[in-house]
Amino acid sequence: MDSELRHFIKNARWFASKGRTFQVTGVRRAGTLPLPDEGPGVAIDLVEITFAEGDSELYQLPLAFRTGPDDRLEHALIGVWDDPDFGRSHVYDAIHDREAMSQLLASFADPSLSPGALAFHRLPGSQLDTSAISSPFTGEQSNSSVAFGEDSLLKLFRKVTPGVNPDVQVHRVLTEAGSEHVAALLGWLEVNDPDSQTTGSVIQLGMLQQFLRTASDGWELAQASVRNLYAEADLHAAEVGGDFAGESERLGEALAEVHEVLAEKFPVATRSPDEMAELARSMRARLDAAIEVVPDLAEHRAGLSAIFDQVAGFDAVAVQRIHGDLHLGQTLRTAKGWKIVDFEGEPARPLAERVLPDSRWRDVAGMLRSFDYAALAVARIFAGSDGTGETQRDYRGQEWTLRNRSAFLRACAGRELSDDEQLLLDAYEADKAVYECVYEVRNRPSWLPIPLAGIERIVNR
Ligand SMILES: Nc1ncnc2c1ncn2[C@@H]1O[C@H](COP(=O)(O)OP(=O)(O)O)[C@@H](O)[C@H]1O
Ligand SMILES: O=P(O)(O)O[C@H]1O[C@H](CO)[C@@H](O[C@H]2O[C@H](CO)[C@@H](O)[C@H](O)[C@H]2O)[C@H](O)[C@H]1O
Repeated sequence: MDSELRHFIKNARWFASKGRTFQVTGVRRAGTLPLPDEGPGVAIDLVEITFAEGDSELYQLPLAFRTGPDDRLEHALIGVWDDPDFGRSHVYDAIHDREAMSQLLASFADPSLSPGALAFHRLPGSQLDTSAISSPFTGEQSNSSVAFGEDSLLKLFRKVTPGVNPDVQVHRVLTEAGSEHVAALLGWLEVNDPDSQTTGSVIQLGMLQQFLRTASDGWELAQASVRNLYAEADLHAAEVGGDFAGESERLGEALAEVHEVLAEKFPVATRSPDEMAELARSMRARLDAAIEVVPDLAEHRAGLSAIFDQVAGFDAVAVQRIHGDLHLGQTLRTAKGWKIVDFEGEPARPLAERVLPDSRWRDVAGMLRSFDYAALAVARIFAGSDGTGETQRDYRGQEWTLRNRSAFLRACAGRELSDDEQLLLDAYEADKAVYECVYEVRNRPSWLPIPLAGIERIVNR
């Protein structure tokens, strides 16, 4: 069983530590769902893996146990083994098994159906259609999301950590505050860590939220706008039909509103000069670690360090709960306006760090980087296809980026930035671009030139 689990985890899109050697060192059962009259047995297992270097990670595996093979689920088979609860079984990744997912939805609809270790919670006021058919999302995801019909979406966290999950926590607070800019939280699933001696050591496993079925992904919309611009030979970004600046402005307003609510509902603080010096140190440390992974960054070490050093002496910088990993792919445009998703913070950071108060400028910087990415990602496609007119496209791409960055920044700041604010924003942007270099090398090496070009621009500003 361990070798099947190891193979499955190693090849999963959501496996956070790709390329590292590990063994399965523990499997603990978080809980089972009540056995139905028909359909598979369902359990949630927590699999501990330990790396050659000695550190470990914990992954959630929702499993469906069937007495024989099911052809429709061939792509989701993890292995065949003897299970203590279900006997000899064909074991499948449950997110692909409609009957298994339907059992999970039924438990959300009526938490009293599952009196075992798995605790299903619902926020008041929502109805669930338990006959809704599940469809798993595909694509680049850190977790696994499954839509139920047209109404709800279940996100099961894959790499889990004891304690409150920031995505559940922030969605709950924003939903209860009536924010228009998130998909409403409907419920969540948690378990008392079966391995913990401490009662109350909870692990949050998933969240059920409103499914924004007709929404368009902000990253796709921005790229479509850039494609339109490139298709019009002689027009400026402001003149083409697909101009995005109005959307960027509305996105800035949405972020400002979300930040306001987060500042009301979570603790706020002010960073002292010593804490700012610590921030500058941590940015330099992240750069040094990144140079080990991305040697191309070394030539910008001095330029980037100079930017980080500037924030060391700042006084009284306001910090609060923020999104932590904001980019266009975390935004959805609905008929009623922009929604922001995925409040888990940067997946590579330890959980304890991700929930600490930070400056709003970190989120703003993330989005500014994303405008740069959109223009350069589309330019890559053109450059690969014909190689002509690259200079002109580069110029116009930068024009698009500047126009949308300014529209977004104006709207979310609501005023001109002071010189110090601009320096702080530059430092956060540089820090994000350093993070992106490592992210790209690990996940999409051919995209590395995008954050590297961003860094070149930031240090030469
Ligand atoms: N409530 C929702 N309704 C519709 N689509 C959503 C919703 N929340 C997220 N998505 C889509 O699912 C994708 C993955 O969601 P995200 O929360 O970023 O998951 P992950 O943590 O796995 O990266 C997003 O890019 C977005 O397009
Ligand atoms: O969405 P995640 O929480 O998994 O975020 C990670 O993956 C993102 C890519 O999917 C990555 O974002 C980078 O690429 C985006 C385009 O694909 C771009 O819009 C972002 O600006 C850029 O940072 C993100 O950094 C990473 O944490």
